Amino acid sequence: MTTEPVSLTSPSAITTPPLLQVTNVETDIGGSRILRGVSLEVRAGELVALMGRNGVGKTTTLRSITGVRGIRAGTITLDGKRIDKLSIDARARAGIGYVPQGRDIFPHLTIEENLRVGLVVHGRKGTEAKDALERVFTLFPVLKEMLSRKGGVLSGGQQQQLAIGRALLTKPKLLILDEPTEGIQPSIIDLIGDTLKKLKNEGELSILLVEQYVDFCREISDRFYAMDRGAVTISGPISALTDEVVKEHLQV
Ligand SMILES: Nc1ncnc2c1ncn2[C@@H]1O[C@H](COP(=O)(O)OP(=O)(O)OP(=O)(O)O)[C@@H](O)[C@H]1O
Repeated sequence: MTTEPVSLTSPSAITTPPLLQVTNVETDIGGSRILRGVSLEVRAGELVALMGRNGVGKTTTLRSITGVRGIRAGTITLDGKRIDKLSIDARARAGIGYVPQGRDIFPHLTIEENLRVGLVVHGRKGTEAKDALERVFTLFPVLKEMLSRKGGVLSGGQQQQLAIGRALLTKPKLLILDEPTEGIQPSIIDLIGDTLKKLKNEGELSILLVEQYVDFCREISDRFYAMDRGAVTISGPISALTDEVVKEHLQV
């Protein structure tokens, strides 16, 4: 039996068309149905948190959007165009930037080399590449200070800044992050939260993040979705993420 997800948003509040629209997506892993009809959207200029207990399908949802996992049913559109049959690279070129859980930094490449991987997506060179790099260094000065340091020797917080910087260099319209605060010290969590808010407020970027740290989501998000057993069970403006909702939908 499927139950209708609870929406705490009144339809009249929705004005801008969605940048990302995920509709009834089903994804299997090794013969098991992991996503059972996930629907969610991110509108232009929004920062949306996807929440839920361990193992409910949050990472699988992100991987289905980025193309790391193929879907068996449903549709995914970016800017109104279907992307669910495109390769990972084509989705990146279409405007999806991805910072996976665990960050996926190349440990044997330097910070500079790791960042240059991000520039390759659009073949950015010369002044354009230099300006884009300078912009990342303004957001995360530690990356400039440590340019020749190998990715593998960086702290978790430095790696997270590098992974976000690299994703920004792919010129995303939608930045997708999987648990950006995981294993990171509080001062760097604050820096990452402030940076995401700043990027969103500059108006060129929308953000979808999976996150278990409720206060971080309350601090930076506009809206939330909570999943359970492969589907969205409740969604609404972040102000509706009350302690009661957290207790019922997110706490173990
Ligand atoms: N490679 C895999 N092989 C088999 N099962 C998998 C694989 N990846 C995920 N799963 C299963 O799919 C389900 C959803 O996993 P997913 O990682 O999407 O959840 P999640 O909500 O992101 O959880 P977490 O917060 O623990 O990362 C889990 O039951 C998990 O065991």
